[in-house]
Amino acid sequence: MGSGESAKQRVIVALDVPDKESAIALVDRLEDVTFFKVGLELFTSTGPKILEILKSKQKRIFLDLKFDDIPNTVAGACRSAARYGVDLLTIHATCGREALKAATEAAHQGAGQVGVKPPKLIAITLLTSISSRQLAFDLKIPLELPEYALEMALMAQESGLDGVVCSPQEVAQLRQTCGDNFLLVCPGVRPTWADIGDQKRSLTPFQAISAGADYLVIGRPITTAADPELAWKRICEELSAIA
Ligand SMILES: O=C(O)c1cc(=O)[nH]c(=O)n1[C@@H]1O[C@H](COP(=O)(O)O)[C@@H](O)[C@H]1O
Repeated sequence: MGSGESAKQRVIVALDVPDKESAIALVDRLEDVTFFKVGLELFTSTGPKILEILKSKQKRIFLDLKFDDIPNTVAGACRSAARYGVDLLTIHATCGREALKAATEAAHQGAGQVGVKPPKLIAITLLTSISSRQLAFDLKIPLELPEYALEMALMAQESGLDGVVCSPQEVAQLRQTCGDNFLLVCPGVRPTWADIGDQKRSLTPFQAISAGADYLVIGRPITTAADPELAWKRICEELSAIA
């Protein structure tokens, strides 16, 4: 996965929409997109039905449910989610080492039980909507933000996860420390022409891939654009200089 693929295969479009019909309309409009993310909003609305629909259209799936619970519970959730045969699955690094290990084992078990490929399990290091100031003052974490993100990534790597979700601003440091075989997935990506919204640690698509991201997750700059296909094409053009 990742760097061997063409630029446009490395952009995952976040389907943050309220229902199945809106999701299908976007998927059908964005016919060149190969990889979609189903997150909390859409999955809570549709359940696994949307995953079957995406599979029937030969799309790759990032199931972003951001599990965050005690080891037994996240393991159970990962075992169940892995049976869907998705490509990527998320858990929060803040679950801790024991939970991350249990989740990894359970994801393999779940996939094995139904004979599908296990998902790449990736941990959220620190949400891209959190600033250094919020980390210090709201979350009371007494570390510099890049150091905190790195610690979360190292814990995920030591626990056997396949990679992490990180902001583009930390991806170069994580790539250097975690090596080429650790999957680095970056949301919080903004082309210069798009609104930043609630994202706090952003870079452009070109900058994020150049810094070492395997995949970019991009939602609103495409999905809420007046012309989503055009927005997608502009992002692909920006990236075409790289791959
Ligand atoms: O796990 C994620 O995908 C994720 C982690 C994170 O730290 N920040 C983040 O924005 N995301 C997701 O990435 C997508 C970003 O969407 P836009 O901000 O609309 O491009 C959303 O679906 C978020 O849920």
